Amino acid sequence: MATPLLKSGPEPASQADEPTSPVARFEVDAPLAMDAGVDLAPWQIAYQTAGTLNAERSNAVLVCHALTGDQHFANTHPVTGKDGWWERLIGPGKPVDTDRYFVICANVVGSCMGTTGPASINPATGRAYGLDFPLVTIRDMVRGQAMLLDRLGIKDLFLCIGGSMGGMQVLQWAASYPERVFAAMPIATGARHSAQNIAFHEVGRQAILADPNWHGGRYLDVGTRPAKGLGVARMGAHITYLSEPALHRKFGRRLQDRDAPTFSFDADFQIESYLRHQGITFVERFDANAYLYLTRAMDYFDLAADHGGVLANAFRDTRTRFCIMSFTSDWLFPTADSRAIVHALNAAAAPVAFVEVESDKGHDAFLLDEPAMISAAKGFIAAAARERGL
Ligand SMILES: CC(=O)SCCNC(=O)CCNC(=O)[C@H](O)C(C)(C)COP(=O)(O)OP(=O)(O)OC[C@H]1O[C@@H](n2cnc3c(N)ncnc32)[C@H](O)[C@@H]1OP(=O)(O)O
Ligand SMILES: N[C@@H](CCO)C(=O)O
Repeated sequence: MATPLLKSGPEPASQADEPTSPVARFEVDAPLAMDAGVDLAPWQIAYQTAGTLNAERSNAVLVCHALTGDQHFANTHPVTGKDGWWERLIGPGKPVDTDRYFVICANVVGSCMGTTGPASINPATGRAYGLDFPLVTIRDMVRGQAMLLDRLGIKDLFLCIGGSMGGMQVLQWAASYPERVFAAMPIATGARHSAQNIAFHEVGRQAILADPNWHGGRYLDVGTRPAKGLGVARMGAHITYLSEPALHRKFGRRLQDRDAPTFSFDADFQIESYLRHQGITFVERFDANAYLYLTRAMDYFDLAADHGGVLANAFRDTRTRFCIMSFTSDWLFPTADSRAIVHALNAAAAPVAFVEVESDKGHDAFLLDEPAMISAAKGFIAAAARERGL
């Protein structure tokens, strides 16, 4: 028997006739104690749910989104009009089956889709926080999600799942709240951000900081936006989400709408036109300061460093069963990063499966149609559900 769920914010009339409920948000009563030493208050968290919580409250799934993702995992995005970003994996009859599980996804703290972040109003000044917002960590994001689950009356999760920065949150969940995670599936991620990844983030941030419209982070006060800087940051980052074979397959050296080069700096090549498009469309949906903060949160993530330099120590108390997944062409979070997590889990005597998916799609393969990812996720989740008696 399903029980209705207590929610604040705009509520669906009935979850039964809504495959995915509208976004809800709640103003959290308690401050968010952040690693930067700041108690963030007031603050709010925006989230989306799908499915129904069972009477035992044992079928909750937390989906953790990636760097520029949000809570719109299974519904049309309000800004882009695109399908939910994980509809391939989540929905009725899908591996994360919304006919069986109650699925929650919350916009992370520091982002810009309804949860408090640098574009939110600072009550102390009446203006957007800008750079007065405290630095955010992956652990802060997870702490905020735990407060949301407390509010929803969910003591423990059946499954915690996410890719990239979402995978970092999954690992942090297992480390911070071992008793609250039954099964975990971190995908295309690492237990720490590599020097190369920090380097790419730094280039993107410098593009934003160098944009005269950034105004020291106060662009909202003066009614401008550092669109050029943010667009360039996304163009550079987007290359890291793909792979050389995928770029060759999709674009090769083909020219864009012309038969010969123009001998100018116009977008002669399809790949240039494509990247410009990715930069422009990103700016329409994302806040530049939020991009600075969230890339920094990923840079600071180092689970071993938080546990005496030994990654296995992060999982010593775990009762969670894990499925770690990587993609062969992911050069941002290569398989070696996943293997290091598997080895740490082995050392911590944790049950762990390891799946390396053959794919030429690069890091963002986890967002795309990868049948081997879908079937492995389906199998792992079904086995965990059996163990859980779901
Ligand atoms: C996990 C989360 O939380 S979600 C994360 C946030 N979301 C994202 O990062 C999604 C954005 N990323 C993408 O779209 C990535 O490109 C991918 C890799 C995931 C998508 O891959 P694909 O589905 O293969 O799409 P593809 O990379 O070909 O891009 C398609 C877009 O490029 C455009 N495009 C393709 N070729 C060209 C070209 N030559 N010139 C200009 N534009 C082009 C298409 O028109 C399409 O535009 P639209 O997205 O505005 O409709
Ligand atoms: N492309 C995804 C994953 C990046 O890690 C995003 O922008 O969030």
